[in-house]
Amino acid sequence: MRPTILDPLFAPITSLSGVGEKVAGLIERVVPADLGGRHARVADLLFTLPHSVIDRRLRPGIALSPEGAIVTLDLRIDRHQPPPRGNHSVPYRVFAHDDTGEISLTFFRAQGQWLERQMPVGEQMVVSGRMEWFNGRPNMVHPDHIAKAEDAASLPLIEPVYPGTAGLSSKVLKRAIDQALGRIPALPEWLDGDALRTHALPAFSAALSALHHPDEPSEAAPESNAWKRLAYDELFAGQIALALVRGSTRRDSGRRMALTGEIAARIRTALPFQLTRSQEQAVAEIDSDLRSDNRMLRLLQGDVGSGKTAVALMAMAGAAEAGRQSALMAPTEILARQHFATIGPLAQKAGLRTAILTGREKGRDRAETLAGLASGEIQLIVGTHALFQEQVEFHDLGLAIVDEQHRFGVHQRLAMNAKGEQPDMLVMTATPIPRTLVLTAFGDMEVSRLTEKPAGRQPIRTVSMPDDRIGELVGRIGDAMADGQKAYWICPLVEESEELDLTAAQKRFESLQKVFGDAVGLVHGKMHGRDKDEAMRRFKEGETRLLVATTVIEVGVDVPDATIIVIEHAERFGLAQLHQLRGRVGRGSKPSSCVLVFKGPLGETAKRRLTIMRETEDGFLIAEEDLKLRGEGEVLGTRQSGTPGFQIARLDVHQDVLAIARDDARLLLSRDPELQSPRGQSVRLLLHLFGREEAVRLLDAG
Ligand SMILES: Nc1ncnc2c1ncn2[C@@H]1O[C@H](COP(=O)(O)OP(=O)(O)OP(=O)(O)O)[C@@H](O)[C@H]1O
Repeated sequence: MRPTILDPLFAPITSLSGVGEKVAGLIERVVPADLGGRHARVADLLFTLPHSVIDRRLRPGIALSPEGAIVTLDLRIDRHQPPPRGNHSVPYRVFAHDDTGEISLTFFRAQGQWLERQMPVGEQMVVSGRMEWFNGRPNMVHPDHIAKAEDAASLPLIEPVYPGTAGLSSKVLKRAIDQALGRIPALPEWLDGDALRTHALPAFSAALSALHHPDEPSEAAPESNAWKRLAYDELFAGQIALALVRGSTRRDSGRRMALTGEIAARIRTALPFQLTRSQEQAVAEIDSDLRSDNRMLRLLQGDVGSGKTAVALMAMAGAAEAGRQSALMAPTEILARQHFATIGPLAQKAGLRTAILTGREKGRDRAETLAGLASGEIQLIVGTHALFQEQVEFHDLGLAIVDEQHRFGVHQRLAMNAKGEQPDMLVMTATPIPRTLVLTAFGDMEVSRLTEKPAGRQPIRTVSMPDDRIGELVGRIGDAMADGQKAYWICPLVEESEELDLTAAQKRFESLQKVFGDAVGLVHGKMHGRDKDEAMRRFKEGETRLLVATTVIEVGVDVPDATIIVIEHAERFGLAQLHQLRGRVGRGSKPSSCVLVFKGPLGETAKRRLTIMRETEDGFLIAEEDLKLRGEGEVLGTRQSGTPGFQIARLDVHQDVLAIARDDARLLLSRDPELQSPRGQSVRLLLHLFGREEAVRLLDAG
């Protein structure tokens, strides 16, 4: 149960004045939290931090204001000059002066009456905006702020700038944030007094006020003590949660499995390839976990195409030898089906009974599967989160494998836990997460890494080209198809709307169909499961040779003989995503290529991303570069992307904070494992605030 003191912060943002459903929808696009379908709450809004500030403190007077500078001026209004009636190309001008000279405030398509009320002639005003010298005359087009002299205090001299989205005015967002700040209740301190003093950290609510209303530009930066304080809170909550989850998973020791090696040997024979050295190593590490009394809690980390699935299958063989069931959970239905298509036949050859369970299995099939799981007849099941449903009961689940791809979260792991008696747990991730991130996202889980690609893989040739050369590109793809090759064509990602994504993909599909006819297929997220499967199957089996897709194919799709991937509007994708997408090719022994089609002009960050993609295929390197580039702050208009899984902490800046938070969490739990002390109780509040309710539930469950 959440303590009632937190209610004001957990109310939906629609409880704030000026925030109706429509505004709420817009705000939800910019809050950093993963809302997972729920409405944003007041706390989410508080954690939406400015990505930069505008410094309006420069007050040189009109005559000394430099071209292009943001200045604040104290003006007396002299006269209004409306445009000739009906002529909208001429602006509305308001003339004003100070001791140093005269300035024109210029408004296009302005409401004259409104301006007259805003700036009555003779009134003393404060105005702030960008100075322009136009034909040698001082001018300010659409000042950002206009206030009467007596209201000058309302004009923010250090103005925070928030991530924006079309349709959401910064005024509306700021008003909502200010109300949210007013709702912070008096909360007890949860951080250790020593830590606060040593690092000069402000209190939680003071930190939020400072970040949203900085007195100095540096106060709103990630390096500031205020930001550090919140990063500390978030990381500390994360570390406590991880430790508790781990404790509960480890509480009873695991159950030892007696492996015979028999089924594993049969799988090896059935596999069409030899395992690589690092696959062998991972299999050995997992085997030794399965054999031991301790419960396995292992992360299998491998770059795109490194062959994690085969390792998972070997682990499942081990569980079967010990007479236990195993389950592999995939994040999407496409992936579950694909895993089943590769793993199923191999497992069956080795004599295992297998099944699949997703939202789509219904009626008799589903009933049979459920019965087979409950009786223990089915030894190996592949599925989606449908595996968590209440009706799903295992006879004896010994091994749960979660293919997490790049979604972080302990929720799935906890849910799988509940399905068995201390099942061993393997989490697979395709994202080459840097070491620091492994620590934060996964705590002290054991890690196995696939460090090499299967033998015979050839490097992927990556090129970039501007979109005015698409015609030429289509010709080249045609040649390649005639030559028997298969290609993906990934369509632009449009941030704001899935609908737009779709139209773009559909349009491209139609235009390519005109050239290549039935050889072109289409797959996108809005398609029905069956149609998606069918599109994937036709491409896999070569009935289509060119597959137009939205990013639904980003994770895990495996069509080893596809050799070309075209990514349209590559400038809109992040590095990690580009790397994942590119990983769809180069999965067989044939040479592959990746064509990054961009629409210029490119910003600095986008340019750098494309260069990195051309220069390296090393996922670890790309992940590190990604963190660095993200650290440099994204452009206005996109969601401010911090470290994945975190709202506030940024590991490029807050590494040291992480280390301290980690030690602090350990120390606290060693003294107060149930969080019962006064400080422990405060820490419970913190866990709620940062979305770690599952940890509190564990405590309550004892
Ligand atoms: N040792 C090996 N030798 C040759 N091919 C292999 C080997 N291991 C796996 N493969 C093949 O490599 C391809 C990629 O394997 P898999 O799908 O397991 O990759 P992955 O690690 O899950 O990558 P992603 O995260 O991109 O899905 C598959 O077609 C698989 O059959």
